[in-house]
Amino acid sequence: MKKFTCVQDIGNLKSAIEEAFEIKKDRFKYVELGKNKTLMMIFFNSSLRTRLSTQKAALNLGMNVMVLDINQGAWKLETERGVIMDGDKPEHLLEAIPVMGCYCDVIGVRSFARFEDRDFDYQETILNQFIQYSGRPVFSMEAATRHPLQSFADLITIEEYKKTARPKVVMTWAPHPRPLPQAVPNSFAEWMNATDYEFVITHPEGYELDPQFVGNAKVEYDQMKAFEGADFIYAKNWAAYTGDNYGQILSKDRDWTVSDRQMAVTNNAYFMHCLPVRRNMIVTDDVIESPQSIVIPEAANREISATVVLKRLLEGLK
Ligand SMILES: CCC[C@H](NC(C)=O)C(=O)O
Ligand SMILES: NC(=O)OP(=O)(O)O
Repeated sequence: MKKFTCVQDIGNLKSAIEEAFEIKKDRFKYVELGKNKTLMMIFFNSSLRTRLSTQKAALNLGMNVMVLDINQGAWKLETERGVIMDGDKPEHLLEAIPVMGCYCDVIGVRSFARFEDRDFDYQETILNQFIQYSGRPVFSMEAATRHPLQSFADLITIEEYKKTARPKVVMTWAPHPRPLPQAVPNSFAEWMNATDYEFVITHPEGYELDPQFVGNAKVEYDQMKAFEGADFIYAKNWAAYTGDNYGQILSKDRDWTVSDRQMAVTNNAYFMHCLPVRRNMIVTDDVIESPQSIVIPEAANREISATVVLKRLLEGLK
């Protein structure tokens, strides 16, 4: 594997899940693979789970790790080509990227959507410059339109907990005080559509995601109807995607906050969320603390998804 930015990069999902379960049984099995290889993790945005789980995955494989928070300590970077650099940014990404590539063997990048220009975001302008100019294999630690490490961990978790071969999985929008990216819901939809699960997306009108990610999923504007008989509930907030509303908050309706009321019509569904989560906005305390909440095992599986991905990128170096 030469890059990991989307579901297609992991190849056959059944094989990927089998490899994840194998590594989960012995996560140090390939500790020699990364000897004298260096991972560089570059963050344009905050992180807890991705930062810690990906570093742990690199250690599982015997790698050295360097972490750079671009906005804390490095030079502010100009990302637009052709700009006269007489402002507050002393360095251009087009120099910084190949320089960073000199010091490592594999690069992970976190760079969220900026919500200033939908085309800039949806063309993955930042991530693709790392792929084009670093000279190293690059993987996404959440970019503008996807979060594949999260979605792979979500799939591993559903496979661990599902009680039927083809569970009903429902992704529900929920309110949030800030406009959040579409990367997590886009990516979850992309991975769910690659399985044979029954997959439903529910959100208020105006929150339609990019059709390239919605695919063949059923879209249901009535949340209670969507929840009926569900085996897994995946809650997430996202800002509007469509038209002039791009990046906007259209609703903070807390009737969409996931509570016992909605969970009561499911098939005793498991509750999932990628975290960090705003309690009593996205989900009530009772639901996220219930025995059906699997948000912690879901977060634990981030170490497994990252170990599989780094293993395949290291194997691709040979
Ligand atoms: C994994 C989630 C990262 C980010 N969350 C926030 C709070 O910015 C998001 O919603 O995409
Ligand atoms: N789920 C996830 O990626 O969490 P962080 O933003 O804390 O890394």
